[in-house]
Amino acid sequence: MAKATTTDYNTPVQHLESVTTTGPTSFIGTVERVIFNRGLFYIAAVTVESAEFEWDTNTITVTGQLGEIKEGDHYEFDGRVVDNPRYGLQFSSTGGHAVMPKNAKELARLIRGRSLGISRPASVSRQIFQALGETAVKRLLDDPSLIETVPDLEYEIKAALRPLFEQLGYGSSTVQIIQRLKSLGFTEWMVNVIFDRYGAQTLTQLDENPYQLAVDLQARGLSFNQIDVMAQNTMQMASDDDRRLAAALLCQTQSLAEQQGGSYVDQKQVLQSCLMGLNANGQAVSSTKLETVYQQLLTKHQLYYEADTGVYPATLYQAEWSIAKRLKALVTQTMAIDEQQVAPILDQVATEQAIEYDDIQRAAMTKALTNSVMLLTGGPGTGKTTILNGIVQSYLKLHADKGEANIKLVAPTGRAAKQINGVTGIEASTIHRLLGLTVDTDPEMMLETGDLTQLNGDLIIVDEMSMTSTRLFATLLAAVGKDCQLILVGDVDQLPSVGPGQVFYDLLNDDHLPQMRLTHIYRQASDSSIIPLAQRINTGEVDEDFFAPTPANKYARRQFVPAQATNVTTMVGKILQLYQNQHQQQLMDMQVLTPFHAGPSGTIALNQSLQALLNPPTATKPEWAVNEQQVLRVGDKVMQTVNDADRNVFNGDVGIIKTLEGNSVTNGDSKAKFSLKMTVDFDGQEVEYERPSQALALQLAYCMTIHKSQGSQSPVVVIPLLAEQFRKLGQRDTILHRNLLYTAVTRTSRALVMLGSPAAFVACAQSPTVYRATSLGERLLAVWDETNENQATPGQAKNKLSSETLSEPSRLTPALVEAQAIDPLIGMDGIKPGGE
Ligand SMILES: Nc1ncnc2c1ncn2[C@@H]1O[C@H](COP(=O)(O)OP(=O)(O)OP(=O)(O)O)[C@@H](O)[C@H]1O
Repeated sequence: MAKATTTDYNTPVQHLESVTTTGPTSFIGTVERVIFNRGLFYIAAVTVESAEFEWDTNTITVTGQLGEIKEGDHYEFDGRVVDNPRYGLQFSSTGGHAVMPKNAKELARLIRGRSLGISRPASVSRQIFQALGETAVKRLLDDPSLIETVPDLEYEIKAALRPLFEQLGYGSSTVQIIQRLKSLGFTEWMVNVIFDRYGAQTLTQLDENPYQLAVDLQARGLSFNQIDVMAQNTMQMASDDDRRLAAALLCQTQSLAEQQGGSYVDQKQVLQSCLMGLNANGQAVSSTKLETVYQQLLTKHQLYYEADTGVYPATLYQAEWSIAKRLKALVTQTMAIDEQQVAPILDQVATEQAIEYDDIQRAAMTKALTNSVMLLTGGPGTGKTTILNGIVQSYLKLHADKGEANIKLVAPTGRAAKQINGVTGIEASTIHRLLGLTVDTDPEMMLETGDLTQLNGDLIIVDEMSMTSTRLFATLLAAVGKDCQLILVGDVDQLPSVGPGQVFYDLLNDDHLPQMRLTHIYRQASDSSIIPLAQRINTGEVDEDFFAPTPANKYARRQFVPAQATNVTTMVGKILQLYQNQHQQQLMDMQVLTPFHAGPSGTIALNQSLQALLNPPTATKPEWAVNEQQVLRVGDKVMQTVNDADRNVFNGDVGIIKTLEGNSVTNGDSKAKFSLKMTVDFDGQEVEYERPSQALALQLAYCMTIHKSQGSQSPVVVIPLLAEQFRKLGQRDTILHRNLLYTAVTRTSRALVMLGSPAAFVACAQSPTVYRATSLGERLLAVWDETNENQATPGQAKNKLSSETLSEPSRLTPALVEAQAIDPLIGMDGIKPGGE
């Protein structure tokens, strides 16, 4: 073997021509250095000792899901030599296992390599083999406590060796787990998820009840059907096995609750849909058998049923109860600060902030500072953020001894957290981050294991509270100590959380919880017509005239342009181009919002057409074909779709691709390989993407769904809504309700263009918000009733924003817009690009 030393593992090595890629093969070597590790995946430099293929250097870079490997240990790796376009020839491993010492000499080498502080490894190894025989190592791996039986070994040596054998045994079992899961058809990613959940117990769990994997890991993307196919075909489980039926019921209840957004679902629907699914391939599970298993689940409290509501997944049932109980515990604590102390502080803060708070705003701030729990809601521009800041500044003065560290500002999204940080100057984070939940951490697991970061004596302010789901709020409250103060801020008329629940709405309906609704609108400049529009949408008091085509100057900040499915994409494009060319609006300041991903005005179609129009390909502009549907190129507006706290970029953050380098290579196995480096500018913060897998978190963002836009604003918002979306989908079961439109129109901070069919806008605004099937209101009532204090029923009617008559609209035709004869650029007078 020729010597060619290289320690820079990032620089490709020049190999002899005869060294090429191989088919399945293996080699034995010692791990010299772990270059990268995440979960079970490793990249390691390994010294080659004996190989079944020709290799010409001392070391080889091994990549793959290897279980746990240790520098200095001896392994046999299976896999193949591949030509990585960036790093050259490497060993892509399908698995590896530690080569265990077969004699005293090899054991001594292992002990020496581990730096255990054992001064005589050779004689210790000999003693072990003498005492335990030829199979000493195997026996010790099976039962590390056998080390205690080796005579004449000092206590310290035994204490150092026992964990070594425990860890070696664990390492080899990890390899077995990976191999077994792969043989059952799980992808590498699923192997990681499963191992992450069960660790060393994976195979035991799999053999005891494979269906439990679907129950536990449904939220992380493992479906009942995936497990069912494997269990029925590979593990030959009977189709009417109780474990199969139980998992089907648990998974189906959970997924119906997720789809419908409530905390309970209809019992009949659960049972019928389960039966259909269980018998989909000709199986013959009887309804009687299914009902028996269902009863067992109720008895074991894995599901709950209430006659006047329905079936609850246990997590949601328990989460609602736990929210009610913990809030009661918080509310009943006595506060050290009273109104007399607060009044002069508010005056001081008002002077410092140069603002005259109105009576309701002052009352809201006083309530927040003198109560342990306080809920603050209000429509756009009513001063929620201003009051939130006023509360923070007043709290700092009232509690000068505690300081900023005592205030925890949080929001359900990273983007919303950044915004409150900007206003208050105090660090803000996502709720997940505050609690120490990582992206992949299951909040329920954290509740079970008690791993949550505990909060004591803190002031916790949650902004954008309407986006917080039942489970996340229950998790937050589980971490909040009884001596904490909690302030929840949001606009209750916006869309509820993506996950099940409508926590903020339910809490505001409980009169026991101190709360305030801000109604006076401050942002309503004399020329603004967006807030009155939002108010009218909120009450449903709109008709077609209200959305009829309007001339440029009718309303200062909003405009309606008719469009149909056939021309909607062209029209949206032209409107953005007008804003871009005539008012120098940047891509970042214009946002198209739509209800759906699919269809002629869905995000997919619009993003493709807007990219072609606003950032077309050129010979010199680098681009990356992510897949057949999506190309990313320099200059594109993109959105991050996963949270990455380490790099301070969060799901929903929007930016512009600044640089993109890399090359596309087609390898022998005909799969395109790609090396990639990309920089995205997120509002002045540049984030690097160094691998295709990282960049897969990016999506085009010229257009996004209204749901995704929650918690952010843009100077120019364009909303297409077509009549076809109603005819096809039917009004009742869709998401096209007034809170969707209300959320969309309130995303603009300057100008709004609605386009499509007036009838569609009217239908949406007139479709009352469908409240979710939750029981949090009843749970709160029950916990208050328990002490017979102030019995109360949850209020049914929400406070309504006062409405305002809107003036008659008149005409703006597509032809005029297309001919650029009329400027639809409302709200741009005297405005420089980039903001207010
Ligand atoms: N008492 C007040 N006097 C004068 N201006 C005020 C007052 N309260 C709020 N404002 C102003 O009104 C505008 C809107 O306030 P703010 O941004 O706090 O409202 P918001 O409810 O958070 O709105 P949104 O939900 O749309 O973000 C801001 O420019 C703010 O400075």
